[in-house]
Amino acid sequence: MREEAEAGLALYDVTVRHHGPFGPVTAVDGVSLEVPRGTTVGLVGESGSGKSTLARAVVGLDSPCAGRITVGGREYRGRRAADRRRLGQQVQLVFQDPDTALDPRMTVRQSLAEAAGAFVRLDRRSREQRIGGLLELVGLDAGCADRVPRQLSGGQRQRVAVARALAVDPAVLIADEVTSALDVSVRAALLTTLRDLQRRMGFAMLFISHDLAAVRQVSDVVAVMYLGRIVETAATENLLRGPRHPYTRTLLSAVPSLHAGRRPVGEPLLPGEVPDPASPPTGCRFHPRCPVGPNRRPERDVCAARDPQQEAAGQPHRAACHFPYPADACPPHVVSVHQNADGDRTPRTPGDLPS
Ligand SMILES: Nc1ncnc2c1ncn2[C@@H]1O[C@H](COP(=O)(O)OP(=O)(O)OP(=O)(O)O)[C@@H](O)[C@H]1O
Repeated sequence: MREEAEAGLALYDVTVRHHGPFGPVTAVDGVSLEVPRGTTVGLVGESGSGKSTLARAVVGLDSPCAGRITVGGREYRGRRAADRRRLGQQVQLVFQDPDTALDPRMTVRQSLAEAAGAFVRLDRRSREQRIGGLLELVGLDAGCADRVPRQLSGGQRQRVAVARALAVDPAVLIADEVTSALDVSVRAALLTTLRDLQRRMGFAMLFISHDLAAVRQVSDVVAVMYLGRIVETAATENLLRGPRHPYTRTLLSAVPSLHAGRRPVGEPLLPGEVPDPASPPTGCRFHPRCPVGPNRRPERDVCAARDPQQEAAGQPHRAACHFPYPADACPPHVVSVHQNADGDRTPRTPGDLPS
């Protein structure tokens, strides 16, 4: 692909390290990923796998210690204000909690005017037009403009946060758990709006979520993270119907939610201890927990000794595993999630997945 990943988002071998109280933690370790304009990559993985750190690195909040990130075809390395401003025009981040993006004392009009005016000077009339256009874009009626956040519902507040992010017409939008605080029907409507906006505006979207049904609704491609690495990448349906990496298979069998909060406290999502990211296992990082690894199949000792690399770029379905499943093999235990009209989540076998 290249052309700097068709002017959306591209990461090449990016590593980000945090310096915590117990020493350095490599939260993102040599990640490469491409999100061309007009497409969405869904990023999934257990809590602590490094998804948010990766997002923060893209928007310049965390600094990679190695690798390259390009946004809208350009690399932004400098810490200078002008560089940050240019990066801010190209990439925007929307979080789970819209209240972090919205000033409780500002009306929606003021909030959008501030966002729209942050990078370009607009006269009063153009600004009003821009605000009206933004409200319409995210499906809010003009009456919302004079309200403050507490006078809006959670879904409306999230739409205002999206409108603020899109006010600068970014090349890349990062949505980090944007729907997890919303009711099922509000969530579905917001996802539809995001997809629709993407079609109209053409931004690249990195969609981070614990909710596989949401990921499935908006993503063209899904990337799976484990302990700072991307272990599998494929077109959404291929990945959900026929995961090749044992981690992805185990993860999908743990649906409906990957959210730590939905489990009893202290109980890991997958069997086995979650390794400490400050000192990851040797070889394949998943091998101590792998259901088909050396703990179960001693002849697979290579998994504990050698780090598996992702299969070559350009392959449509890539897994970083010494013994990946064939692309079309679909294990009977893997289930996916279908949300019915009442919002119930019904586990189904892959053959039952609605198209
Ligand atoms: N500021 C920080 N200082 C030290 N360690 C950090 C910091 N932020 C994150 N980490 C560690 O980096 C690793 C990755 O965390 P990160 O929040 O990126 O994961 P995540 O996949 O986004 O998790 P979640 O889904 O719970 O948001 C974790 O081990 C976390 O404890």
